Amino acid sequence: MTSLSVVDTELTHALPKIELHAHLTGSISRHCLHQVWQKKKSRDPDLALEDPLVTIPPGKVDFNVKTFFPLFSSYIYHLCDDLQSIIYTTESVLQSFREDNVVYLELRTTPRAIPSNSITEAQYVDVILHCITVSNNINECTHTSTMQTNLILSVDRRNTLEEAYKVIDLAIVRKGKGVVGVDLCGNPEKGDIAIFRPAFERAKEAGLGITLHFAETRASATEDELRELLSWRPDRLGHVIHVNDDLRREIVKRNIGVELCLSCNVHAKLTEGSFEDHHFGWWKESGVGVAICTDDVGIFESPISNEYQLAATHFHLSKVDLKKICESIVDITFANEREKFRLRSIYSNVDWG
Ligand SMILES: CNc1ncnc2c1ncn2[C@@H]1O[C@H](COP(=O)(O)O)[C@@H](O)[C@H]1O
Repeated sequence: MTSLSVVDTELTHALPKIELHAHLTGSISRHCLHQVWQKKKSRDPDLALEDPLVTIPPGKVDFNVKTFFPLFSSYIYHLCDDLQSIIYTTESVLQSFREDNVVYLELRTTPRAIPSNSITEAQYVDVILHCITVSNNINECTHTSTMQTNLILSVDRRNTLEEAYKVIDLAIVRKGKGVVGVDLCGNPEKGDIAIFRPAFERAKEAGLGITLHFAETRASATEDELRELLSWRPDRLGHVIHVNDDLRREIVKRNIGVELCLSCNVHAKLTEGSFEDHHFGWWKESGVGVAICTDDVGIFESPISNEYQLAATHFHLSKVDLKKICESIVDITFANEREKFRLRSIYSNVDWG
């Protein structure tokens, strides 16, 4: 039995945790990116890419909407552009979550073709699924850790409808084989999301879980956009920042789970004020499932145990509050009933004091 006394960093580390909103590429640590860079540089001294420790200096977390998204499209995607680096970084991400006592992870990624290395979107997804399968099986063999991972495929707001259909179809074919849902992500200041409605309808009909980035910035929080997104019947919403009272009530009425990312929101100034002003305080009382998530631990450098610590400190969470939160997260996972049963058993074995 995991015994928990006071809510401190030891507790938030030891606590079995569920992570539902983690972008794969954004979860790669700078150290791991540096290792990939070193390997490439030793093979090709003319490599034009700068050392990740220079491009993304350790300790720098004050990225904003303008500086954050190009990190991926202009830099990290060029570094992680072959199967070797994709496998290496995915394994490293899985290991970091496992070491932080995550027991269930829904990792998400945007399928990416890499023509320079003859990699298709399907191959990209399958190599990540392979890493996940190996990771899930290691746990079963050794019984030393219990983390199980499923995959969510992301549509980027900059995609065309045709590209979105491609993502949804990749997910449908792999449903029951490690893919449990689809997501809409990307730069909230780009794209007309209404074009994706038929693609997400197809995902819904196929029984995939649907999670959507929702109201991250004022630009992506117009009444039209938010009503449109809600019409897709999402199961969960990410960030949920610039949401008026009417829409909050609507989300609660429909019992849609929310994925909240404190450090990302505060450091990127998506929310106003500091941690104690975060809308986590409102949602934790709302009655819907509230998942505490990292978003991009590689960029914001705050592991999920630290996110729990921040929530506990700034919202004065007791162990009873933590228990309620953890149990509510099980219900909003896209896991099957067997996995939900396993997660509930894990929490029933925690000594909440
Ligand atoms: C600030 N929070 C966020 N809001 C919206 N989209 C985000 C995000 N953080 C990450 N991504 C999306 O995830 C991609 C990187 O991981 P993958 O290559 O998919 O694994 C980014 O390119 C962006 O589209």
